[in-house]
Amino acid sequence: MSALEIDDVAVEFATESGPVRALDGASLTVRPGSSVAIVGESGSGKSTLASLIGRLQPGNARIVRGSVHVDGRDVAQLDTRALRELRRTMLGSVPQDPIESLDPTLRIGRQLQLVLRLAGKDSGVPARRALLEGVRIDDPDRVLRLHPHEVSGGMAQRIAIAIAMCRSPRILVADEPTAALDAQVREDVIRLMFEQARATGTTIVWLSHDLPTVARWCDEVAVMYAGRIVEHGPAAEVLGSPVHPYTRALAAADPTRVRQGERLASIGGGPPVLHAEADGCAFAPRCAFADDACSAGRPGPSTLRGRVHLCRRAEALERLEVSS
Ligand SMILES: Nc1ncnc2c1ncn2[C@@H]1O[C@H](COP(=O)(O)OP(=O)(O)OP(=O)(O)O)[C@@H](O)[C@H]1O
Repeated sequence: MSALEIDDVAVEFATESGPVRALDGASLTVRPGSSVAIVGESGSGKSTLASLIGRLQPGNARIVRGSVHVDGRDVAQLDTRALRELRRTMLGSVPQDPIESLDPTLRIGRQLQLVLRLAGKDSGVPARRALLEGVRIDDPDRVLRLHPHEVSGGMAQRIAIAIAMCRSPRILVADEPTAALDAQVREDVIRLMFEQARATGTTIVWLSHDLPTVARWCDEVAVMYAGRIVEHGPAAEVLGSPVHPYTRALAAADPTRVRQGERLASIGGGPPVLHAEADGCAFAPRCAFADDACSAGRPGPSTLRGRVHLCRRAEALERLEVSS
């Protein structure tokens, strides 16, 4: 059974200027214990997709069609109690800004006590200390006494990982958790997150703009554009040798213009904001390889070189490359 199965989901946000279609038929399957990064320019729908995993989408979102299954359970069908149980026992999250996510009025030790108690675990001082040692904090007794504003960004991220992993969640959703950290601290935090997840068999869903790090750490990458996953497959292969023209453009921007940890530069123009289902390939207006048919019909999923993609011209492009 898949850890996560997102099937043809369309989501619209109600706004004053009409509906914004953040997801336009997004599909993604994630194997238990694997790690998948979701990448794509700002506004491509990554956060909206991730929010569906715990049915945490904003109040103005409407699921137009499709389904989301976590560990075989249809999230839309869960009653309030079952949903709370799913969030408490199955899901963990590492936020973008961990300091903001901690209670500023409580010492770290007290917050860990509450988290351990909520998880039904021993919440005494040795258990709190062990939680911090587990994320390689060398002086846990000092850190337990600090308030959130007294810890560094890297330290706060380690604490956030400790909190998220304390219940050994089946799925850890990490929303660009290391963007604000410097290179060495970022690498340490990522290593820690992956080591902890490996030890507990936790599936990682990681929203990122950092392609080199994704290629190094993740099993798979799902590339989003205009609310759809346009290419999904093994991370190093997809980013090293892309099939979809959008992934090609992202990856081409990568070594020269995108340094590790930096946000992706957009590629000539910007991604569209959809208000209804896209008629054809949403990338066609920016695509150097598109022909008239690309804008006319919605591309369906195809498989090429071990990945699923949404480009009707992908095979022709490969043939062109071989013959040139
Ligand atoms: N609550 C909301 N109300 C209205 N529109 C929204 C809301 N949340 C997101 N959107 C719109 O939905 C689209 C997808 O946004 P989303 O935040 O999912 O993209 P993203 O890829 O996560 O972007 P980023 O990398 O900047 O976080 C965008 O056009 C965004 O403006």
